[in-house]
Amino acid sequence: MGTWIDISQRLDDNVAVWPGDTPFSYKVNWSKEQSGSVNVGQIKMSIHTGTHIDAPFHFDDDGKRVIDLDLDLYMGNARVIHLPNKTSIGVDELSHIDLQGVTRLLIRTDAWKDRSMFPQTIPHIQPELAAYLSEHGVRLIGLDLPSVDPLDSKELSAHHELADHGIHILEGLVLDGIGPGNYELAALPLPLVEADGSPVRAVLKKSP
Ligand SMILES: Nc1ccccc1C(=O)C[C@H](N)C(=O)O
Ligand SMILES: [Zn+2]
Ligand SMILES: [Zn+2]
Repeated sequence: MGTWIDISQRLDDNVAVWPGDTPFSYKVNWSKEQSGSVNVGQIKMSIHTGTHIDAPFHFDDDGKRVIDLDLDLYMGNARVIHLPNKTSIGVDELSHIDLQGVTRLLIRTDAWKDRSMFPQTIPHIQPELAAYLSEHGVRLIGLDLPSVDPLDSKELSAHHELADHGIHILEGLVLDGIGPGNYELAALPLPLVEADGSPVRAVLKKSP
């Protein structure tokens, strides 16, 4: 036991929220005393808080909703790579890495140091990387960052290019202390029918 490593952000009042977005809250909405039998909780949060996946509908009005996403994307073999101290991540930054057989690529940047505060700047994904990754068979990209685009981006070019190349997005991972290598990943979205994304509990297990 204990072989699965939690790579998810904890969800409580301290979780960092995109500036201006819905604060996270959990409360017991119907107490045991009131109901006579049980505590019944309620959560209120932005879908883009903590560890979550983006559905294409997040950035494309005609894009897929969460319920339409293939679950295989979010379970199976994953490669963790380290790319610290970068201002952006493109083909040059990945050229030394053999992506043979990698369908799920998780990038540890270590750029989001204090996770209780929303970062000021992040290394972004260069949109051109999408074509390169898809040529190598990558279908899911995951990052220890709140976005794949610069935080002030309105165009969201990396989000769009990734989606156009069939690559799905997992954001807000906690990859502190995770060594580079091959793992099994599970990060399943909730069966939200209309949603633009979903919180996930992301876990890794080292592959033999
Ligand atoms: N929550 C927001 C509120 C306003 C503007 C952007 C966001 C985002 O979440 C974008 C981010 N690239 C994301 O996919 O999670
Ligand atoms: Zn998001
Ligand atoms: Zn996003």
